[in-house]
Amino acid sequence: MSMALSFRICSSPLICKATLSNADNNRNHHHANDAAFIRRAADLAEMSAGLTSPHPNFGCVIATSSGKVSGEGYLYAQGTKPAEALAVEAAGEFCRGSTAYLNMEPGDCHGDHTAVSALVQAGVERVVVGIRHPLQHLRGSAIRELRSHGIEVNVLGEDFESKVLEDARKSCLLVNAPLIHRACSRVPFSVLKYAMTLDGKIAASSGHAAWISSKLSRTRVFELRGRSDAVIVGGNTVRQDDPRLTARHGQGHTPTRIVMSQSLDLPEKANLWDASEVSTIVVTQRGARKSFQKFLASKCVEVVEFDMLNPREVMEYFHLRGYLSILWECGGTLAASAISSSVIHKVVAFVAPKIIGGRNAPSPVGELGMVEMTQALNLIDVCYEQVGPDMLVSGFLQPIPDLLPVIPSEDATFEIDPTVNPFESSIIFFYKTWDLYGSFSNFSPHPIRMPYVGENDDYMTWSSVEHYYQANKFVGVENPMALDCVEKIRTARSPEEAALIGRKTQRHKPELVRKDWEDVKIEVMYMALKCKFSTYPHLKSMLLSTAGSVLVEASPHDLFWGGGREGEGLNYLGRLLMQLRSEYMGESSVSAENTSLA
Ligand SMILES: NC(=O)C1=CN([C@@H]2O[C@H](COP(=O)(O)OP(=O)(O)OC[C@H]3O[C@@H](n4cnc5c(N)ncnc54)[C@H](OP(=O)(O)O)[C@@H]3O)[C@@H](O)[C@H]2O)C=CC1
Ligand SMILES: Nc1c(N[C@@H]2O[C@H](COP(=O)(O)O)[C@@H](O)[C@H]2O)[nH]c(=O)[nH]c1=O
Repeated sequence: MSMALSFRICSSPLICKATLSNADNNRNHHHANDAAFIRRAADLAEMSAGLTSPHPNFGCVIATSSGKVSGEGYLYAQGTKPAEALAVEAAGEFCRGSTAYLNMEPGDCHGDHTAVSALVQAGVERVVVGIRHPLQHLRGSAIRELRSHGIEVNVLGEDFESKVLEDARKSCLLVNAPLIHRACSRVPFSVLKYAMTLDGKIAASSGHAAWISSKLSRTRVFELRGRSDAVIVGGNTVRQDDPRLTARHGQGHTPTRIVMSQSLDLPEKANLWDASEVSTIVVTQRGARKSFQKFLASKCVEVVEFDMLNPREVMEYFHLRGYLSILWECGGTLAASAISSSVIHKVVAFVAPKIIGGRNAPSPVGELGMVEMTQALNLIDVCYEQVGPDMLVSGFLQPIPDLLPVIPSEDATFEIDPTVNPFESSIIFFYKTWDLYGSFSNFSPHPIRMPYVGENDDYMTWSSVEHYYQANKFVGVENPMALDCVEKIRTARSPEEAALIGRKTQRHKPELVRKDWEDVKIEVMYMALKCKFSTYPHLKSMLLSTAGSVLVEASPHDLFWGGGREGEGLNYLGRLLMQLRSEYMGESSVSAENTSLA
């Protein structure tokens, strides 16, 4: 069940301002202040949209008791300092007795408590939270911890309500809509974007479409791409437009490009096959044009086959791969199919003051099978904005789920069913870094200092276990290209990038892979894991806390390191972690024995 994000109107009857008591006036004043600061926290969080994925967007404002802002901060990118720590640093001594405003409850998925500790140690007196963390395993823990330190914590919509606060809470839901969707559904948050003429065409009847919207509007599209994990088009748009689908506004990240094509009847020469800067994934029907699949692979374009190629299956697949937000830039054929499959959540339409006409000129949404206007889909929370000469109309086809009633807090879950303990399980699955036990993933942002295997003196920092593991595939090979590859992996901006370089090079240039790789890879991984868990004591404690449980890396694709979709994988990563855990447990029992003997 989800609830439309319509504003809740205060149930009290109209009260003449003159009759408000002092207490009412005071409360209204506080609410207005709280609302303004929470909105500011949401605005700050918004500043890094697209950069923090897969982590949420966090903003924090510290205000003194007289209502002055003394410090602000936002999570700049995944793995950087939390917003709360930055705001506390900026506010300095003004933190004591202040109120901290957070658009969202901090999520402590790596067990290091940095955000909460920063607020506690700085002497913050009160914390106002826009929304609780949407992920069940993180929901409520930071709030509980803050309260346990005697800090007053108010959550909008739970502790107090008013129109102005509801408005502020809504801005917090909007800024992290993709993560909220992740918490509630099995598909990523999807935005359908198109540019159309005033007479409702997305191209001339010839198919020519460059350009309908103005340059300013197209720059806005680059920004939209920069906030998305992937941009998707249909085969026809590739054939017709030869798009690049890159974010070219000079900042932010560049999304993966996805092409949906049943026939794979696609041109050999296309901008999307240049995967040197951004990767492209083609999703297709199982068995389609094998020769073309080979050709794409030679261009480093990944091909994923589906038994049933339809938008829902494709979105469920990308959800599993960790994608949070998708921008659909397809034509009307695929757009209609996506809307019919209920995978589109928001529509962003640029309307240009131009008329092109043409009976056969395509329109933004193809056949939906509706026959009466009463069947039309109504957008909610519609916004209108002029962008240069164009009008930008956006709105939601499906409301952002309101987590208040949908996902009970952990406390509430216990109240409903005291026998339910979400943390009790004999199998612990981990996969994505933001999930519970996500720190067990090789992609977790925990740098390690390790030498190349076989060379003991040359220690260097690797941004993650994945960086180290992938680089080791090419270590010791006497070929300058192998050395170059190691360096590229070592300096890759993210574990995902490191994995991409490592896997692609292994596939396309097998001569660069060290001869003993298959024999040593488990040892390489074990050494890296040992280094990671020994470097970070809270990770070691987290690993020890899983004693008695089977650890499984829930990767649906990796059948060697992961457990596979239905347990068919060998789960070597889970096994190595369990081995490490028993090694640590052995150590602690030996040291306990020694202490008792002493
Ligand atoms: N102004 C704008 O904002 C935009 C304009 N355009 C214009 O639109 C025109 C292309 O529109 P259109 O033909 O609708 O192109 P689409 O981008 O919708 O591509 C349709 C193709 O998508 C593939 N597809 C795969 N699975 C499905 C599915 N389940 N349902 C539907 N399609 C699927 C098929 O490719 P295959 O045939 O390979 O199997 C199908 O032919 C061009 O003229 C282009 O310039 C396009 C995008 C945006
Ligand atoms: N024609 C049209 C759009 N078309 C979309 O943009 C894609 C081209 O992107 P790129 O190659 O990166 O510039 C194209 O394939 C289609 O998806 N978009 C707009 O904002 N306005 C326009 O007028």
